[in-house]
Order: sequence, then structure tokens, then C-alpha cells
Amino acid sequence: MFDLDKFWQFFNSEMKSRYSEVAYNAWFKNTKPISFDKNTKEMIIAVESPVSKGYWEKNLASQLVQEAYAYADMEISPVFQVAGSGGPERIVTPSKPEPVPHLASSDQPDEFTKDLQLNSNYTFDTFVQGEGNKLAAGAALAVADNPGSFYNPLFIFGGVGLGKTHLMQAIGHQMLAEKPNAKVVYIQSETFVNDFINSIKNKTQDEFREKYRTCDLLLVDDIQFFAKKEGIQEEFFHTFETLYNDQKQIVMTSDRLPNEIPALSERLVSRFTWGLQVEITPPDLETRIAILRKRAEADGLSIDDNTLDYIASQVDTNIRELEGALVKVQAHATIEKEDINIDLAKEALADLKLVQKNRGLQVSKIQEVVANYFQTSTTELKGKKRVKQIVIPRQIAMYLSRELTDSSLPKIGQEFGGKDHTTVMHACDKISRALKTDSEIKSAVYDLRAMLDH
Ligand SMILES: Nc1ncnc2c1ncn2[C@@H]1O[C@H](COP(=O)(O)OP(=O)(O)OP(=O)(O)O)[C@@H](O)[C@H]1O
Repeated sequence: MFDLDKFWQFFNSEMKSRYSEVAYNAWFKNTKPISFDKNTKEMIIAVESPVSKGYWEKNLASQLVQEAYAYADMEISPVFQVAGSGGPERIVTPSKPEPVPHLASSDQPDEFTKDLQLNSNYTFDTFVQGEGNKLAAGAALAVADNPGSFYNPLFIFGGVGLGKTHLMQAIGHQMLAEKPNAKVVYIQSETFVNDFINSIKNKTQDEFREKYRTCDLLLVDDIQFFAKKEGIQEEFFHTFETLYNDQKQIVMTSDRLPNEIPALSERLVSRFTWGLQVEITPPDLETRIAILRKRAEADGLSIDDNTLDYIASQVDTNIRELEGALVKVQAHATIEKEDINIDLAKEALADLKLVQKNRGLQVSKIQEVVANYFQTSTTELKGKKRVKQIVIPRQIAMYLSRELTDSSLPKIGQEFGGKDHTTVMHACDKISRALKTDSEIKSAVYDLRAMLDH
């Protein structure tokens, strides 16, 4: 009798030994069998996202079929279904079983060293996956596994300090680990701009083109700086076309989507969307703790769970700052000659709390919290619907934005889908008055302030 759960356990342990941890987490961990029909041989498997489905169908289904045969002489015909909604999908995975070796930039062949400044810490092994980044990590792995074919270009976007550069460079490390002679070019977009300008000044355009148009992997960080630079965009367009047509991989990062980059030419916007665009969103508490734990381990620090939890709860939007908080605690412990514990962490980070408070909230954060509270969406808050269930939350969100941020009325209007500042003013007046007469609104505003910690 074929036992589906047992077979899946067997298959998973096989895959665990064959794939790196990152790849395993990305492809297998959340994939589950649903049913097997012994007459039709159909095995239904739930995968996390459409991209995962595509990847399984293209790259992993055959392994599953082989393993079923190896396990029970069983022929199966896998069918993949997407379970739940996965958000902006994209996925992952190196087919090479070995973990990705680290390669310090000093190990690069001479011809690349002048362009290549890969940070040796930015590998897949050191990258912690969590809710906010697993699709991006998956996509990066898929690209590292199949450069130039799977998702080209790969466009990683998201807020400051969330790991975009780290992931992008991890692709570079993996390519160099597998093909040490590959030509990997990693640049900040400003470097491209400067190189281009210099090449015109020095009449070295041929060298410029040679550098950018003949690489195997081009990694361009913070591409939003191409905004409004027509000549650069024109040049980059040709670079892109050449690499793309030669099936060379292009990876870009940005703080926003291509169509949100001011005055980015239509043809670049369209090309940037040919491959895959994947967002990294801020890490949840669990991921932040995991990042700190990994970092502490790497630094040989022993920190108990409560203290890690405390530090992770102090910085919630930027991993660079999260790492900074750990460094601060570490420094404090050295100066005070004490072990790291929660009291010491509190002392060390006391001023961080102040800074964070003074820095104030973002309107977007307020919108998110208000939308959640009233079980609506930020899109509705920014929209035009005039029904009461939306109008009240929208007005409360405007009121709190006015009260708790430094944003001007026009700026708030803008953040609410481009509304006029008089609309914001009206909302603020209305909620101020309601606070005196309407107990429901009063308690909602009270709760929301508490949630926003203000
Ligand atoms: N998931 C993660 N696991 C481990 N470290 C991470 C992770 N995400 C980010 N980091 C670390 O956080 C720091 C900031 O990451 P990175 O520079 O890649 O962010 P970024 O999104 O490119 O930021 P920016 O928008 O400023 O360019 C780096 O030290 C990086 O190693």
C-alpha cells in the first residue's frame, strides 16, 4: 500500500541532503502533497506560489517522478496547485547539491577585480529567509541556478536596508563559485553613470562598452538613480539589449518598481518587466531574531533568547539598523566589561528608542495599522469610495497622520491617493470634533495611538 505521507517524508529527506538549506527552504519546505489517485496515478501537490509551480514543473517534477519510482516502483503523474495566495510571486533553487562556497573578492581573477567589489559576507548561506524576503531569495536562487534563462532580468525592489544588495551579490558569488572565470560585474548605478561620462570625456567608449556588454552577469544596484537621465538610459538600453540577446543575466535593485522611477523611458520600463520583479518587505519579528542569532553566532557571541528578542523588537524596518543595534549592545558590554543580557541591552539601546520616536512615523505605517484595525485595505484608504466603512477609517488615518507625523496637509493628501489638502483639513476637523462626541471613534483613535506607540 502506497503511503503518501511516508513517501513525502522520504522524498523530503532525499531533497534535504541534495540541496542547500536555502534552496530546500525555498522549494520544498512549504510544498505538501494533497492526494494520490492510484488509478489515474495523479499526485496533487500544493506549492506556495505560481512561480514555485512553474519551477516545480520545469525543474523538479522529474526528480519527484524518479524518487517515486525508486521508493515504490511507482509511476506517478504530478499535478501542481498553488495553495492560498502568495503575493508577488517569484522563486528559487540551485540544482547543485553542494552548498555555495564563499569566494572572497581577492580570489577573483585579475580581469574582474577592478569592477568587482562583492562583499564576501553577502552569500546565500548567510542570508536568513523569512516572510518578507523568501520570494526574493527564491528568485535569486533560481537565477543563480539558471543565469540568463529563468528570470531575466531579475528586478529586486524594496525599502532601505532590507537585503537587496546582499541577495544580488549572493547571485554573483554563486556564479563565481561554479564558474570561476565568469565575468561578473557588480556596480552601483552611479558607477555606470560616471563611467559613461568619463568614457565620453576620455574618448574610451569602446572600453566602456567592452566592460559592460561582454559580462556574464551584470548586477546594477539602486537603479532608481537612472531617473531623469536620458543619455544614460539610452546607453543602458543598448547594454541591456546586448546582454539580453546574448542570454547573459541582468539583476537590478531599486527602492521602487520600474514604472515608479521618475522619467524612466518606456522601453526600459517594459524591458525591466520582461523577467521577474520581486519585492522585499520588512522582516517580521521572528526573522529579525533569526538574523540577530545568526549574526551573534558568526561573531562568537552568546546571547540568550530574551535579549535577542528585545533587541529585535527595537528595530523593525531596517536590517542594517538592526545589525547596528547588536553592535551597539556588543560595544556597551565591552566597555562595561559585562555579559550581554536584557538589562544591558536596554541600557545600550535607550537612546535608540528616543531617536526612533523623534524620527516619527511614516504616513504609510499609519495607513497600514488603521487599515488592519478596521479590516480594510490601504488601497481603500487611498481610494475614492464614499461608503461609511471606508470614509471613517480614511479620515481617522488622515487625522493621525496630521497629529503624529511632520507631514504637511498637501503631503498627506498626496499619500492618500492624491487628494486635495482641503480634504485632509476637513477630515482632521471632523475627527477632532467626533472625539468629543463619538465614543466609538474616541476609543478607536485611542487604540490606534497605542498600536502606533504614540
Ligand atoms: N535576510 C537577511 N539575512 C541576513 N542578513 C541580512 C538579511 N537582509 C539584510 N541583511 C543584512 O543587512 C544589511 C543591509 O542589507 P543590504 O545592504 O543588502 O540592504 P539593501 O536593501 O541593499 O539596502 P539599500 O536600500 O540601502 O541599498 C547587510 O549587512 C545585509 O547582510
